[in-house]
Amino acid sequence: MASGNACYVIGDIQGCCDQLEQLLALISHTAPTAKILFAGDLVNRGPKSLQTLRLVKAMGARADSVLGNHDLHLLAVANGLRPAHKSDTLDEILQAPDREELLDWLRQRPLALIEQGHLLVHAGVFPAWSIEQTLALAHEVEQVLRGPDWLSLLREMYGNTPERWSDDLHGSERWRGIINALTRMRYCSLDGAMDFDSKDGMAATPPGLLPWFDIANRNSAGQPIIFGHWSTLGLVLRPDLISLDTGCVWGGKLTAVSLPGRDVLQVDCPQQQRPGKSK
Ligand SMILES: Nc1ncnc2c1ncn2[C@@H]1O[C@H](COP(=O)(O)OP(=O)(O)OP(=O)(O)OP(=O)(O)OC[C@H]2O[C@@H](n3cnc4c(N)ncnc43)[C@H](O)[C@@H]2O)[C@@H](O)[C@H]1O
Repeated sequence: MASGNACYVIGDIQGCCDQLEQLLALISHTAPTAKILFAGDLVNRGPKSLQTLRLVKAMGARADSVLGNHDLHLLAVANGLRPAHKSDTLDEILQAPDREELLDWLRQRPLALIEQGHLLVHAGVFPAWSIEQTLALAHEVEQVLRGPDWLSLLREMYGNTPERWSDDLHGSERWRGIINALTRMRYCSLDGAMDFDSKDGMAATPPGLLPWFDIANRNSAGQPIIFGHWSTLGLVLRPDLISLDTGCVWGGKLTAVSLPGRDVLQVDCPQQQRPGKSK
């Protein structure tokens, strides 16, 4: 039986609802009342995004998810602000009778949260940011997403600039910098500029770049951060870092890690997308 504050954090599902159900069944065996947190990218590229959204939303107060880049992309596509990509598998959601409830629920999700001393974000934390600043900046964007300017934010969030953080950024540049760090970043230049071209794992780190979490003097260093997004990085368990995207949609695994114990539960996933064919 789970203790009162048992929690499992689950990596990127991307519409692989059957594997999510299998993983939740495994969790129920050992911790039937555990809180469930998701590292974002609930939807897209996999076969059952609609069922995934319905399932996670129906978990109510027992569960929460941070927003991932694919979740934000769904909100933009659903509002006619962006065309769908060839590889998107969002149509079922867009045509669902309950789409507005589901999208509204998704739009209210946080971009960062703290659980048992761990910061949870979808992708990363700008090297210049402390944990406190990360939460405050995530909250700035969450407030916009929940307020009257949310469509402007979604319209203007696409693009790779600014590469570097400055506290002086304002307006859509500021929103984009925050969103890109929290939901898309993998590598940074040694002086802390985000790179969006490199998606391979650490064995193929390009010259002049480092994973964001290995940048020297990172202001959040030493405080545990959990993230997904980086499927080619795979499962990383370090005292200060838990990386949870184990490539479910690419034929890898769906992973859950418990807090505070860090027990790992995994489910094998059939391949839904072929690497390199993602646009
Ligand atoms: N502000 C913003 N600006 C721009 N876009 C925004 C945005 N906000 C939201 N978006 C949206 O974000 C979405 C994704 O953009 P993309 O640019 O298409 O996504 P990605 O980096 O491939 O990210 P993904 O999240 O799928 O990462 P993963 O590690 O699984 O996969 C990464 C790569 O690893 C490869 N890969 C996976 N498994 C592999 C394996 N086993 N072997 C080799 N390669 C593998 C795959 O081919 C894949 O390309 C788009 O819909 C875009 O519109």
